[in-house]
Amino acid sequence: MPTDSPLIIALDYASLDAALCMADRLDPARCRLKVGKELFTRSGPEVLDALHGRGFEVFLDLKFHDIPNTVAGAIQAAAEQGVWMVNVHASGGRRMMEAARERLDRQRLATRLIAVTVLTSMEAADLAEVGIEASPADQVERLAVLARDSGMDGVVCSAQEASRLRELCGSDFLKVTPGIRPSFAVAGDQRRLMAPADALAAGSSHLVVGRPVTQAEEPMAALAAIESELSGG
Ligand SMILES: O=C(O)c1cc(=O)[nH]c(=O)n1[C@@H]1O[C@H](COP(=O)(O)O)[C@@H](O)[C@H]1O
Repeated sequence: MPTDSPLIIALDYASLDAALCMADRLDPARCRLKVGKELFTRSGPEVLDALHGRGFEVFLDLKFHDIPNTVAGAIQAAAEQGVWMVNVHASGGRRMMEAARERLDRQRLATRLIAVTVLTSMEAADLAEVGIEASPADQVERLAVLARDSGMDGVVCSAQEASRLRELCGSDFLKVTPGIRPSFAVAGDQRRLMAPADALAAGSSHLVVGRPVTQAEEPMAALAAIESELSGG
């Protein structure tokens, strides 16, 4: 049974063993899991089989960004592993996103395909340094509309932009929001942050949480505390 929890726990670990150790303490009825660049680069697709075998739906977060043909092939390869969600960078542009969409449709692969807008670790000064004078909020809007028009199922953005994107792109357009910091957690390298309950109220469809759970002394207690914040406890 797929979970209806909005929580996606980021398994940012340097080994398959460490990741599976954490997965074994989590419950597929209470969260999905995200496999990112570090873990996938070390473990390869084996981690996906192991997590699927434990009943988890997996977001494979490799943030593809390349020429259209290359990204379409990578997205097909990811989807054929049976993952629930994959992502690309919206800044790869319309033709890249359309190629990825077209490939999934042609192969009848139901994996959700979303696009990263502006990383939650970035603020205005970081954008200015790479030549983008727009504010993070304006740049997210621009890329989200482009992503929607290019056939994406949703975007990765910060929860700070979720309510505006709900107006622009509707409630069905997924808003997957990292940079979630429950009351007990520190910001770390994240810059555009929000608390879990505020993020859901703002229109986030899914909340990506990593270190506040995985680095907690008691990860299960941290997960339960987030669930309690979500239910207004
Ligand atoms: O695509 C992502 O998942 C992502 C996009 C983004 O803009 N910001 C962001 O933090 N992430 C990921 O979300 C997770 C956040 O982890 P914590 O900061 O530890 O909660 C990490 O795995 C990041 O790679």
